[in-house]
Amino acid sequence: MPHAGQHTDSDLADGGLNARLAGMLPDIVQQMASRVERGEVARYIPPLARIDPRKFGIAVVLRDNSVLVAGDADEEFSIQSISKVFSLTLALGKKGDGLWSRVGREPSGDAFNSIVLLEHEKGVPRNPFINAGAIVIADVLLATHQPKEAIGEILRFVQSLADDDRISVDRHVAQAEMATGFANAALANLLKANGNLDNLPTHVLGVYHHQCALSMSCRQLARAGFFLTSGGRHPVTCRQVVAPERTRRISALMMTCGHYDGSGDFAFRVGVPAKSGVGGGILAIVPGIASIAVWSPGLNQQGNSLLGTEALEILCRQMNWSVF
Ligand SMILES: NC(=O)CC[C@H](N)C(=O)O
Repeated sequence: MPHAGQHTDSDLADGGLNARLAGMLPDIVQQMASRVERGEVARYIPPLARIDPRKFGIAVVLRDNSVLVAGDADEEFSIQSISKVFSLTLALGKKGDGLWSRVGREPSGDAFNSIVLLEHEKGVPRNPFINAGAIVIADVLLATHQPKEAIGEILRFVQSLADDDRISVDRHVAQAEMATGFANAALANLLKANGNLDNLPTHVLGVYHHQCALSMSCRQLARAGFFLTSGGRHPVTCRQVVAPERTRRISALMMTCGHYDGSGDFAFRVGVPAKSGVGGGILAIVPGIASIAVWSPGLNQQGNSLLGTEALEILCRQMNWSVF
C-alpha cells in the first residue's frame, strides 16, 4: 500500500483513488449516522448551540482536482478556528519569517482559549492556532487597515483559494462572537499590555471574530485547503499561490498544534496534519494526495469534533494515508 507521498501507478491518474473513495465515503456517513455518542455541540453562542448534532458531511479533493463528497457536504457551517490556517498563510505572505518573533511554534498543551502561558511567556503566544496566537496574526493582517478591509482581504483570499466567491462571513455568528468574546478580549488586552499588538484590541478582535464566523461547506473547505496538498498550487489556475516550503511548515504546525491539547491524540489516531474548529469542522491534509474536510458539530472535551476525528481515523486507516 502506498504511504503518503508514494503512489502506485494506478493511483497516479487518481482514478483508482476516486473509485475507492466513492465506495468508502457513503459507508463512513452511514457508520457515523448510527453513532449515539456524538459529543456536545458548542454552546457559547446561540447560532452554534442551535446546530443539529446529527449533521455529518465529508469532502475529499484529490490532486487532479476531482472532488468526492458524502452526507451534508454541501451544507455551510461555521469554520471557526480552521480560519486560523488561512489567516496564518496570509500573514506569512506579508511578514515572512519575521512573524516568528511575535508568535511561537510549540504546542501549548492547554485549551485553545487559555490565558495561563501568556503571562508567563511575556505576551508571546505559543503558536498561531491557539486563540492568543491567532489574535496576534489578526493584528498583523489589520496592519494599517480598517478592520473591514482586513476582513475583506481574508474573505477574498479564502474565496480565491477555493475558487468560489459564494463563501461569506455569517453576520449572526460574528455579532454573537463579538458580544460574548470576553475571554478573547482578555487575551487581546494582555497581548497589548505586553507590546505584542500594534492596533487597538477592539479592532483586532473585530478581525479575529469575523474570520471565525466564515461560513463554508465541506466541499468549499476541502478546496480551500488544496494548496497545502499541492505544494502551494491553486486547484484551478495551477498558479503557485504559496511556496512549497511554506506549505510544509504550515502543515507541520497543523500536525503539532492544530487540535490544541488534543493534538498528540489526533496525530496518534489519524496521522495527518489537520486543523479543527468549534463549529465541528476539521480540515485534514494528506500531503501530495488529498485535502479532506469533515463536519460533525458534536465536540469532544478538547473542543474538537468527536465524530469528525473518528471518521478521519477510519478513512485514513482504510486508505493507508499517514505521514508516518
Ligand atoms: N477553537 C475554536 O474554534 C475557537 C473559536 C472561537 N470563535 C473562539 O474564539 O473562542
